[in-house]
This record gives sequence, C-alpha cells and structure tokens, in this order.
Amino acid sequence: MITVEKLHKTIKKRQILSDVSFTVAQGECVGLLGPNGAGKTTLIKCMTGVLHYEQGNITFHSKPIAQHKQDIGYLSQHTDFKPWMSCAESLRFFGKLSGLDAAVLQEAIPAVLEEVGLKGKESYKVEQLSGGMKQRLGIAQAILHEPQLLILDEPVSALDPIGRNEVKKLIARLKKRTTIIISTHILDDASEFCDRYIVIKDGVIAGTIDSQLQQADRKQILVKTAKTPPASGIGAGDGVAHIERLSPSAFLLTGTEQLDLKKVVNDMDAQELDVKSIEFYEKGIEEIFLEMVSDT
Ligand SMILES: Nc1ncnc2c1ncn2[C@@H]1O[C@H](COP(=O)(O)OP(=O)(O)OP(=O)(O)O)[C@@H](O)[C@H]1O
Repeated sequence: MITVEKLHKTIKKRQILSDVSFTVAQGECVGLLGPNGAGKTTLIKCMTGVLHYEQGNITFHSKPIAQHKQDIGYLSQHTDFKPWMSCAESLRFFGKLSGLDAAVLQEAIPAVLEEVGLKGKESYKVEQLSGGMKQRLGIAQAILHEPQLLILDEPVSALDPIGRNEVKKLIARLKKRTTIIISTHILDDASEFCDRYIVIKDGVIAGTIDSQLQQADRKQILVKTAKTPPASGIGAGDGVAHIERLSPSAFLLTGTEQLDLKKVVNDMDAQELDVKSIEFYEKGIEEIFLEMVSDT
C-alpha cells in the first residue's frame, strides 16, 4: 500500500536518511522505532509531504504519495492547537485548512470527538485539556477526513500513564479500520498494537521485527549442569535452534516455535548431565530492539 524506495534526505548538507526502503501493507499497524536522532520524524515528514526529499520514491497504491495527501492522516510530534480555541473550533480550523467543507465538518466533528472519547467536550478550550485529551484531539484532527493511512509521530511519549492508556486504547480501536504507522520510544506500549516494527538507526534501516515470527527467537533457556558436559556441548534436540556455552557447565538455549521444555529436560536426563537448574526466559521487544541498534 505504501512503498518507500531508496529514499535519501539531506538537511543542511548532512545526510539524514540513506537508502531507506520498506513497504507497509493495507491493514498493518507498523511501529517505527529508533534511538533519538535516528531520522524517524524526518522520514515521517517525507512520507506526509511536509519535507521534500532529493532521491527515491514514496508511493501510495503505486501512485506518488503527493497525489494522495487526502488519504493520509498525520499527527505530528508537537500538536499546533491554539490554547484559546475550543475542541470543536480547533477541528473546524484544521478541517478547513485541509479542504473539508463546512457541511462535512458539521457532521464529522461530533462523530470524530465521540470516536476519540471527547464527546461532550466540544466547547472545552484546548488549555483545559489534559495531555491525554489533547493528544486524542490531535488524533481526532488526523482522522477527521477518514484517511486510509494514519501516521502518528510519538503519540504517547510525552504522556503520563493515564494519558498513555487513553491514547493506546484509541489506537487499538483505530487499528481495526485504518493502516497505521506509529513512531514511538515506548516499546512495551507499541507491542500492544503493532504487528511489526521497522527499526531505523543513523538514518538507515537496521532491520524489521515481526511480532509473531520473532516469538521463536525470544524463547531462551539457561541450563546449569552439575557435571561438565563434553566440549561438543549438550546436544539438546528438537525445538532448540541454537546453543551458546556460557561457561563449562552453563548453556543458553534459544528455542524455535516447536520448543518443548519438557522434551529438552528429558533429552538432558538421557545424556545424564545432572541438570542443576533451568531458567526459562523470553526476550522482550525492547531487548531485541536494543540488540539491533547497539554498536557492539
Ligand atoms: N531542520 C533541521 N536542521 C538540522 N538538523 C536537523 C533538522 N531536522 C532534523 N535534523 C537532524 O536530523 C537527525 C534526525 O532527526 P529526527 O528528528 O528525524 O530524528 P528522530 O528519530 O525523530 O529523533 P527523536 O526520537 O529524538 O524525535 C537529527 O540528527 C537531527 O538533529
């Protein structure tokens, strides 16, 4: 649905994005992850047409993205609402700027405020809103024209746990009907709704993490044995993808999807390894992400 191909972007003669390519399919909810300064906002601004880029292509349903601005909803990192305007006035203002006519806005504004949980708050001034409410108003503005693709830049990072929870619930609801690309630092939150992650580091795609497939690599077992097994290792069978010897009698086993802990223990018993302890452990998205972006 959206394809980014060999994108290069320089700002003030500095290369910010290099050879960035990826696709996001219709209906996916994709997390854009990366350390501070990795280039996430720059990439999002290129995708939403806010920034010009020198090289590469960004297409939406195979056509240049510039022809599809009306199909994209965008929540920028810092929303630009005026504190003295009410929620309804703010949406009317931004709706008109994006070309929606008054009659459409008349119907769309109450509906969208209800959708984001701000029903009854039409006349509240922006300055009266909590951080979470303000962010939900930002999302209301982004979905006002019913876009097919929603791009959210750090929608939860600046919020307290209550605000984060409100916005997360809203994203989980929107995910059912809209393709979403979401840039975030809060990986545990993202794992609640993202199907997949694109990791960017120093302006280059460092890799992708599939929340389903990656499950396989997440399962690890730390096994300590009383006896020191031979140098060839412990040779555990089915369901074990990789064995790392941490010390003469300590092993880190990485499981596959078929990993059966009972079978692993039985195999070790059969080898008379005198297993002293087994610790089962599952890597989180944050750990996988840190491995991808670490310099060592
Ligand atoms: N207008 C600008 N002028 C100079 N440098 C810029 C400008 N905009 C972005 N940069 C630089 O580009 C790099 C990428 O910035 P960007 O904001 O895209 O990163 P990010 O991954 O979104 O970071 P963060 O997570 O901190 O928001 C940074 O080194 C930043 O300093």
